Amino acid sequence: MREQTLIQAEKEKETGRDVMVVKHLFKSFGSNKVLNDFNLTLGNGENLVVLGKSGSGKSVLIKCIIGLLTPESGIIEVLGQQITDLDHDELDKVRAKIGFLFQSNALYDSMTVRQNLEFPLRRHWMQVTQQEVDQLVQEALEDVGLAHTINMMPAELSGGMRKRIALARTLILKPEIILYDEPTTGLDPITGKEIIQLIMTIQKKYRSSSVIISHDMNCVRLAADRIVVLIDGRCYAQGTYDELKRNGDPVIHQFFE
Ligand SMILES: Nc1ncnc2c1ncn2[C@@H]1O[C@H](COP(=O)(O)OP(=O)(O)OP(=O)(O)O)[C@@H](O)[C@H]1O
Repeated sequence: MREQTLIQAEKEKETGRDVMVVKHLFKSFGSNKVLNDFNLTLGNGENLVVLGKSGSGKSVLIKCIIGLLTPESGIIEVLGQQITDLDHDELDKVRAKIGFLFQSNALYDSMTVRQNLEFPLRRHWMQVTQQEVDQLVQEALEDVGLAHTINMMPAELSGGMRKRIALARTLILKPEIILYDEPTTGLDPITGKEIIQLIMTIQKKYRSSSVIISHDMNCVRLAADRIVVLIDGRCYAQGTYDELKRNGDPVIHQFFE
């Protein structure tokens, strides 16, 4: 099962095709049209930042991508599968290939670091042995430089360390796509920069693709291969950091002030 996933990932890396395509996405709550013909593509190995003001619909977009919200219409294709067509079990399989780093980290406070990391493995990889679990936990913790915290509780860790543990838990299933929800929110600028650098290093190691939602321009500058600007529910503009920074449109410019 895991081998099949890895083979499929390798093939997609070779062909260089988009790993995610969002087309004509509409999602509203009553009269509030949050996503209004939104389009996006994520290339293989690409770091795509979705930039938008607070309340612009970034979290709604992510929730539609992982199937937590159902759009009114539109296409969301992830790793070649149209996710709105999938039943519960099929969706669960696709979700196992998508890592999600929550803004709040979503660590279980009553579990040790080790138990937090074991949790997704036991849920998604039923056949995994204890020896494999131990190895994977060790590797994920080493990836984020926190192997020594394995028996600690989340409450004993700093904000930056909790973010790293949450990242390790996201990585442990070797996701092909990682969605980051405001990864630097709540961190001081130095720790935020360290987290972004860590994300970039890990991204290279696992050759995953990522969507990062953020309005922290330091994070955007460091992480983005390409930026999509979400305004009024649509992709208002896209380009590299430098291209958008040079853009004369005052609506775009306000993000760079
Ligand atoms: N479950 C819901 N029911 C009703 N309205 C919702 C729901 N979820 C989101 N919204 C509305 O959708 C809009 C976009 O919200 P969203 O959380 O996606 O914004 P955001 O861009 O992620 O903001 P922030 O940067 O502050 O996290 C808001 O107007 C919000 O009130």
